[in-house]
Amino acid sequence: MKKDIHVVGAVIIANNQVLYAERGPSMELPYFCEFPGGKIEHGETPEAALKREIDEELCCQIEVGEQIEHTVYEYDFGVVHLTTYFCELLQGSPVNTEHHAFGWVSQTELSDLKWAPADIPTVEKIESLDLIN
Ligand SMILES: Nc1nc2c([nH]c(=O)n2[C@H]2C[C@H](O)[C@@H](COP(=O)(O)OP(=O)(O)OP(=O)(O)O)O2)c(=O)[nH]1
Repeated sequence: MKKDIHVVGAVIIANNQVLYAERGPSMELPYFCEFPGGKIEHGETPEAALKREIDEELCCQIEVGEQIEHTVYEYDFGVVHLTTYFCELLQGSPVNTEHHAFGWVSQTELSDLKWAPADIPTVEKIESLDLIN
């Protein structure tokens, strides 16, 4: 049986743009885009995991808001259970410490990126909301 991997992703919106991160060549899902975040550690709440991951990966602090989506996607390496949340930057601006690249896109440009399959429902939901001008 494939292993279950519980992951949280942050949809950080600032100045009407959404932050995306591109995975590196030596990672699983090379060059796919994702929402910054990572695996929930034992005993951690999803919100605490997301704050920790964003602090580690992007060196900034966030407030975690409403849940956007919960997706279960079976990859060849395991079954990812991805929960995404709207997040706001509280302190600092994102610094890329782990990804191949990251950047900001408008709501309408989101679907131009090559998203990890587990992220598609979140992307579609963000696109359908009247979030950003
Ligand atoms: N962070 C993140 N991971 C995602 C997303 N979509 C998606 O399929 N994944 C997958 C990729 C990875 O297989 C897994 C998350 O693992 P990771 O390597 O980013 O997590 P981590 O930072 O805790 O990793 P590590 O400590 O084990 O190195 O979930 C997403 O939007 N964000």
